[in-house]
Amino acid sequence: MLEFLICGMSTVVEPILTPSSLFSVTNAFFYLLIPIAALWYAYFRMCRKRLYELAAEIPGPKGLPLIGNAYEFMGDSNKIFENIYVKSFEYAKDGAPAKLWIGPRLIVFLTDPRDVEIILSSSVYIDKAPEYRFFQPWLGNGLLISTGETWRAHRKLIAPTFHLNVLKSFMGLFNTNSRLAVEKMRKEGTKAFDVHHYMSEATVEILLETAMGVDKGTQEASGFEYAAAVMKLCDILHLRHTKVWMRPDFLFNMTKYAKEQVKLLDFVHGLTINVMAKKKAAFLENKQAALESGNAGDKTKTTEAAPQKSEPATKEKEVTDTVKGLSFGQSSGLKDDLDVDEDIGEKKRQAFLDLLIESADNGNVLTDKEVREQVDTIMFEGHDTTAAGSSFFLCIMGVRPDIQEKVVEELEQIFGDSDRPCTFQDTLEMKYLERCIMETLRMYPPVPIIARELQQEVQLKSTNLSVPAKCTVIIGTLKLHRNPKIYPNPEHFDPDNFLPEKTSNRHYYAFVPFSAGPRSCVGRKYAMLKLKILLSTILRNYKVYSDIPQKDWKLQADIILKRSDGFMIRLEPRKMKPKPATVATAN
Ligand code: HEM
Repeated sequence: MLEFLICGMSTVVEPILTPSSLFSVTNAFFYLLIPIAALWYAYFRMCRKRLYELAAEIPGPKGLPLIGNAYEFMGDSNKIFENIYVKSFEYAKDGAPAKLWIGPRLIVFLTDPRDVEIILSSSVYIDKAPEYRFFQPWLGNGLLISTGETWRAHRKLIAPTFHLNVLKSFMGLFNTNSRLAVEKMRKEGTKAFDVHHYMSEATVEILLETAMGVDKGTQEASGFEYAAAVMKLCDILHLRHTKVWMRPDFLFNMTKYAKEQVKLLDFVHGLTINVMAKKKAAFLENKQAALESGNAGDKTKTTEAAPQKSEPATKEKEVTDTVKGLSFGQSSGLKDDLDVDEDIGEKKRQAFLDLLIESADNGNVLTDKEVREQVDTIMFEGHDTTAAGSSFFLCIMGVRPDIQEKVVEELEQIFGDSDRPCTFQDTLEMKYLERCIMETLRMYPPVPIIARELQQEVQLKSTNLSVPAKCTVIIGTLKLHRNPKIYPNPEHFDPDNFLPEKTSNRHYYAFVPFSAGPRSCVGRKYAMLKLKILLSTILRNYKVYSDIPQKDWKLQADIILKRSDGFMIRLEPRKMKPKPATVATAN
């Protein structure tokens, strides 16, 4: 720029461009730049005066100028986890709020259920934190990151596709795919292996066949390849969350990670585009056939969620029971859009992608791009979370044979030595297994943090502190779930934490693995049902062992909580005992 200036003006101003005058032009430039920068900084601080005042009251480690506490995020993902988790105990004792600075960004951690309730139950604080923008190239404006009217409209459309009546129609597919996972694991014999690989593959394939309604065999990429690409994408996003210099797009785009991200996105989007194309072709074919037969109304509907053959006819009463059963001990009176059990009518009782394709058919409700973004969102949220949850569960069973034995006793009471598929009614009887799943989600919540951006100041309930507008609020589920005031002996795995008498006396927002309130997880009932079928099928077939004690597990700070040392287990084929003559409960 300076050279251009010099060359361009050379004939006119030649006499003044001696080396010493050049020096003075440069000097003048910097003399101007420094005051401008200082003025801008003063203005920036002034605008954020209130933020700094309120932040000063919140406990937290002292940061360095410019980078704040970004240095805490150095090292590998396990080191980062240890840094943040251990530090959080120094500052956020027994649920007190704590703060961190990442560069100029203020991050406030909330772990008291009363404060968590203020944020999660609100229909005002629904904006996702700016950190979610790194998901944009992948998930676009999908349900996870969208906000405002777009989010509201899409949530209203999508939530009914995870209604219990739809989920019941997936029973056969849940069973078949769970048995397939059991068969695939057989090749490991009795040696130790990382079970997360199998859980990711199974959860991707189950999603493809249920929510997406396509045959997994028709996909070019395997479920495992898709899951592996998603994991690498998450690693890159996580780098951008934790390394302050990777945050600006122009710097990130100069790194090798940007190129890697483009390749991974091509692959991941390739699968979703392929799924959509197949589904759309089937929809159009049906529509054409319906038009030809002059009966468009009935035939344009794609796979309606009708109960499958393996499932005995369900009575109305069961539906009500299951709403309770799969709502993970939710206190009565607290309902969200997934608990609404009104007569939703035939039309709405469609699986996820069927409904979206139909909605996009005339372009009024959704565009094709929006459908793809929702498919990408469900494919990600629906598989990685349950893969982590089921892997943690199996590792726990491996280190706690006493608990595993009780789960198996319950399964023997339900199934005996029969290898019949699991019915919907069976899942209602798996009370102890359900408690073990919930205790796993307490100790190892697959989504360890939920982040929102506040548009207005919030007065907390647990203290007299306020959280300023324009900061990132983080609900630390992992820390909240291990608060000794709420869970005595929180590092001990105890399914009895979820006995009805315990849950009814606990603050509802003290257990939020699926978040809660208007932005709660839309797939939580799907997840609980799938986990019960997958995990019971595995335990009916194998004894699980794990050689690494729970206290030595290395957790990794990531978008989805995982073990950085892998989910190593060993299996031994199991013979179930015949069903006892009198049915007792395992509680
Ligand atoms: C154990 C399994 C699961 C856990 C622990 C879990 C947890 C969560 C959490 C904590 C959130 C809130 C995230 C946030 O606000 O940042 C969420 C949102 C979401 N989850 Fe799940 N999830 C699970 C399974 C599923 C499944 C199976 C699906 C779909 C099939 C799904 C779809 C979604 C979607 C679409 C959202 C965004 C909802 C919205 O913002 O309106 N999740 N999940």
